[in-house]
Amino acid sequence: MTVPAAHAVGVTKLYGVGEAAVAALDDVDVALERGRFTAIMGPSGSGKSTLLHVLAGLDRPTSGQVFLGDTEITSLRDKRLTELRRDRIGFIFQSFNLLPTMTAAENIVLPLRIAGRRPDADWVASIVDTVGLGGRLEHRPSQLSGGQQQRVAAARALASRPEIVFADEPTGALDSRSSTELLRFLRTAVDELAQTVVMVTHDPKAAAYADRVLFLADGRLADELHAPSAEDVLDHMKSLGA
Ligand SMILES: Nc1ncnc2c1ncn2[C@@H]1O[C@H](COP(=O)(O)OP(=O)(O)OP(=O)(O)O)[C@@H](O)[C@H]1O
Repeated sequence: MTVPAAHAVGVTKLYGVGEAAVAALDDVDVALERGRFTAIMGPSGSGKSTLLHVLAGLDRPTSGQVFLGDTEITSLRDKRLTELRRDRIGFIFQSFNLLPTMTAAENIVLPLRIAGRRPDADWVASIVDTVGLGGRLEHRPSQLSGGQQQRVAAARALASRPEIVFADEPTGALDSRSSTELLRFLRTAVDELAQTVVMVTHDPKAAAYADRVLFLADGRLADELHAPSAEDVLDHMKSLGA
């Protein structure tokens, strides 16, 4: 059996102590296969962001284990975890988090430069080509639309050819046309560039771009759908009381 890009075993995350404790995640087991696009959905407060953060090594579970490939990341010291995130994981956030003083091109390769790695020029060129930023690479973020800025952020997430890309509500701040462009890019990154993408979203239309949609309810994995339509996702959300 091939090793999943990431997996969680018996992961629980508690916030607070004693009677006031909230289980944001309650004994979750999940495996994220390589070369697939997975969406995580669920009602507000169901644990989506917590699951993404724990899988991505941005947050530690209270108990259970998280693996990136073969590496058990829950027991890593902070410094190693920071290096692992930098070297092996790509991130896309709702707010684009670009550096305003740098051009799009400089933003895209910045994490690689910080890591002291030389960008693979052919790979970066193929990403820039796929994301459709050709004429705007010398622009600064303030000279770009929100959709263009998020595509720069997506290109940055993929520039290091990460083992997995985690996207936390990447279309949350975008209009519907820009959302579609970003989602098409993520879909192409999976289909043509063999990338692995995991995305938290509230939007059934966004989730319908994924191969697999996981539904969380009260910190547990409630269900999943494979290659669903937006209507399927919406129906499922309603059945979960979202
Ligand atoms: N830092 C924190 N301290 C205390 N409780 C927290 C913290 N972060 C999350 N929680 C709680 O954990 C539960 C899950 O939160 P989480 O943000 O993962 O849900 P979500 O599904 O991403 O929600 P939303 O869709 O509203 O973003 C919620 O009950 C939330 O209030």
